[in-house]
Amino acid sequence: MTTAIAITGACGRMGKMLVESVHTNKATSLAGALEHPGSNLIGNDAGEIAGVGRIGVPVLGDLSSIISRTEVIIDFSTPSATLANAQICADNGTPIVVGTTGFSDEEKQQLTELSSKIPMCIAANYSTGLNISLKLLELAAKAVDEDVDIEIVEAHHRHKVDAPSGTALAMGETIAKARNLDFKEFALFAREGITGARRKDTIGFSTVRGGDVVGDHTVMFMADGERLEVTHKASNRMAFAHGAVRAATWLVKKEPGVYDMQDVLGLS
Ligand SMILES: NC(=O)C1=CN([C@@H]2O[C@H](COP(=O)(O)OP(=O)(O)OC[C@H]3O[C@@H](n4cnc5c(N)ncnc54)[C@H](OP(=O)(O)O)[C@@H]3O)[C@@H](O)[C@H]2O)C=CC1
Ligand SMILES: O=C(O)C1=N[C@H](C(=O)O)C[C@H](O)C1
Repeated sequence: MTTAIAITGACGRMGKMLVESVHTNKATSLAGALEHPGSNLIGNDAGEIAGVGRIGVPVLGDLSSIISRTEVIIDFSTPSATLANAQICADNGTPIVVGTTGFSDEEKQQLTELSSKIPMCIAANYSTGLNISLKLLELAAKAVDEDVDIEIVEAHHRHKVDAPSGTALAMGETIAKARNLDFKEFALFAREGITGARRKDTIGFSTVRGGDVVGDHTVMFMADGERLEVTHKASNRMAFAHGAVRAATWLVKKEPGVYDMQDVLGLS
């Protein structure tokens, strides 16, 4: 038996990778491919759009029309689309894997409220390497000197619409938690002009956007006399897609609640 997965945002950069990953994985089958109802790609074959040839799955504009034959949804789209799709999943008891980033605090709250009805996996980054790096960051954040300076630098392609990346924020939150700091108080997202000397315990963020960079993240722990850097570089979106599909097959057996990729990988 294969796990029947539907992909929302199926014609996007990640959606195409997810269609390919689900289609080529022997343990999964593509139950549906969704775009927003106004998309001019509705009716096209999802496999042809993903570049894997005709697979007989048309791109549709209404998730409700295929949800009854779907065991789990994978959604990498936009915050408002993900929230609407998660509501449909909650109404139908269908688990959802969320890859979308850029949610406001209020949107995050609305999303997690729906998890009382369905299993939901939410992660800013589904790659295995990045999730291992979160464990390394936790270790480093606890072990380095109290007065170390911590900076996070991320780079992404020119089309990315949210900043800092969800992954950079997750890295900062992991570090703040390990050092018993309030992330909202100590995160510093911009510097310009006469900023004054660096404030102790700040976690600084720098954002680079350009070209076709898939996703680079570096965390620097800077002390007097030495610097530790933890870097992850994604060179192909398939690293995220395979991780999300793995999360989907894991999630279908779970109770309602919020999970993340650390849970899927047994790292939590
Ligand atoms: N967690 C992770 O591992 C990763 C997360 N991401 C995140 O995933 C998200 C998508 O990234 P990416 O693929 O690059 O972005 P794209 O813009 O390429 O893809 C988003 C897709 O969603 C579609 N869409 C918009 N509204 C709806 C809707 N209501 N229903 C269905 N589809 C809709 C868009 O259509 P249209 O273009 O016509 O509006 C588009 O095809 C981002 O938030 C990104 O940060 C990305 C990579 C990895
Ligand atoms: O938009 C992207 O491309 C990516 N988004 C995610 C994020 O915001 O962290 C993950 C990955 O870095 C690629």
